[in-house]
Amino acid sequence: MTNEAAAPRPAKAPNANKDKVVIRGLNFYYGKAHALKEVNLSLHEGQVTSFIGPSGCGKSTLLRVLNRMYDLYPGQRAEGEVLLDGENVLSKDLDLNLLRSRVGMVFQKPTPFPMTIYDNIAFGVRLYEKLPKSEMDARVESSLRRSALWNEVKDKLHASGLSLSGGQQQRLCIARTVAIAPEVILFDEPCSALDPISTAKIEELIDELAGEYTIAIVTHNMQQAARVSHYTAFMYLGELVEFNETNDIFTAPRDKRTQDYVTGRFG
Ligand SMILES: Nc1ncnc2c1ncn2[C@@H]1O[C@H](COP(=O)(O)OP(=O)(O)OP(=O)(O)O)[C@@H](O)[C@H]1O
Repeated sequence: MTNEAAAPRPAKAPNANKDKVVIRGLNFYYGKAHALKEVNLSLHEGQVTSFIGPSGCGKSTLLRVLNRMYDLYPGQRAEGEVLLDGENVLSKDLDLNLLRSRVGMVFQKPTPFPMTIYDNIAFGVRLYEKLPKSEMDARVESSLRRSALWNEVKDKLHASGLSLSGGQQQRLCIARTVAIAPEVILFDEPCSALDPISTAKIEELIDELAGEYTIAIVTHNMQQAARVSHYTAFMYLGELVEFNETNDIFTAPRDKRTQDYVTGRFG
């Protein structure tokens, strides 16, 4: 992989969208280790924001704060504010099930459940809604269509999700996320376990999902960040160094560290 950025696309209607997620004064700790330091940043509604930076800079940690994933682990804690449509998701009173239905997540490795393709999608929907069979069938179909997987699986909906290829499994995981109709989707290095053709499909899909969903993606692939995102955040040692329209981050970075990173001088 080269660190030279592909020609970034211009951000769609920059700043025309409202802030869907506003992060203010965010600090995060793994026990005593201070992993995120005073991060301030907004995710614009319907736009794709990439998080880039060298290994260990806190990209995944930041993503995991947005849906309170860290709550599952004792000793991990966040301080500050993460406002989703104005509501602080770090608040102790927040309904976590509701939060996770509004903020979906797709992981680095495809993680289908050991059940049929159909049930991989229906399972999550059933946690939140009681649908008659015909409506559930329609939901499964529309989610698979939305994830560009329907044509490949429509004749084997009752085969195991694990029988699919890696790229198909990742699209199934995206379908599973989309089926719950979240408002925000977090992608944590969604292509790092995939071949180039599957990667291209996922990138196309992210492009199609933008607009309808607010998307945050962690990626090590600079060209991918340039291709898929409207905004890019560069992180270093737990700090947000620079956040701007993708085009500016790659062609006119303001901070020397960003410049060194995007030109491949370190990382
Ligand atoms: N479970 C954990 N316990 C303790 N420290 C952790 C834990 N997970 C991550 N860290 C530390 O927090 C910091 C940020 O890690 P994080 O995984 O967010 O970085 P990253 O930018 O996503 O890295 P990578 O690109 O390698 O995935 C690192 O110093 C890491 O060692």
